[in-house]
Amino acid sequence: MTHKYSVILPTYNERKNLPVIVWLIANTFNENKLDWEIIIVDDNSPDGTQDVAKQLQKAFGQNRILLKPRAGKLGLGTAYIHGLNFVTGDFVVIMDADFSHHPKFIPQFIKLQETHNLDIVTGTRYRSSAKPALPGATAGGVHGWDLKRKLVSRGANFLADTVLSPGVSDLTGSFRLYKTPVLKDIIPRVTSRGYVFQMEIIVRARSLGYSIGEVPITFVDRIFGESKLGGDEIVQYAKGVWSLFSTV
Ligand SMILES: Nc1nc2c(ncn2[C@@H]2O[C@H](COP(=O)(O)OP(=O)(O)O[C@H]3O[C@H](CO)[C@@H](O)[C@H](O)[C@@H]3O)[C@@H](O)[C@H]2O)c(=O)[nH]1
Ligand SMILES: [Mg+2]
Repeated sequence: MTHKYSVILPTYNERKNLPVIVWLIANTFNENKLDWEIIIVDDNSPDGTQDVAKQLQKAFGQNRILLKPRAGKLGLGTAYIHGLNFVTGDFVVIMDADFSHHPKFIPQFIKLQETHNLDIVTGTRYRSSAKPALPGATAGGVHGWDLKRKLVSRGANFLADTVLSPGVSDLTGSFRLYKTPVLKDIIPRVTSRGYVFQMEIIVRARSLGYSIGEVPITFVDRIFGESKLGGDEIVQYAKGVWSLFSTV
């Protein structure tokens, strides 16, 4: 029996990125002879992302590209929750639409998952080899971030790892593969909504006893458009770590 993979792709002003990322994802699954669908959760982007998504539906078919828009910009965390309602696959892949997450890593996620029957496989920028071991996987890293953003990311991971020690090297990244029932079990328990969301998922997954593997990825900063990370998100993150510390 072959599995089906559902990619949740949240978009906000990704008109320029969407066609190529969708094409790359489609190719990756087709070349590996895997069944797939992409669920685009667009928050009424003013740049016309949804028009592009509709074109892609015509090109690839409505069973492959699902457009599940929302009325306005409601944030990344709830975009995943919304997308998850429409998933028909056995596995969910979550990734960004701006090429920070390259689809070429998806087959490695799948291979690691299959080899060890893992519940979650997360991409990591902060390990040089897969965990558990996966022959052929290469070093991860970040490209295109300035020193400040690198320090924020390292600091965020260090803080959460020190306070909560979930044993995962990259807690704030969102490029991951989940067993669908596992994600459906965890998501309702997650209370944060901003950048903390990714970290809280892993911390909760650990406390529920789910198995987590890591595959090194290279994270490349976006070329088109802007990141939505601001000072307020950093404060929210620290608060999130603290509240998890007292509840998990
Ligand atoms: N639907 C929807 N999509 C959104 C929203 N905000 C951002 N997105 C989409 O979510 C993806 C990531 O947004 P970015 O703004 O590019 O995030 P980033 O700063 O590059 O952050 C990335 O790296 C962080 C770790 O360092 C991650 O924590 C974060 O989840 C993301 O992967 C992109 O596809 C973007 O269009 C929103 O409110 N609604
Ligand atoms: Mg980005």
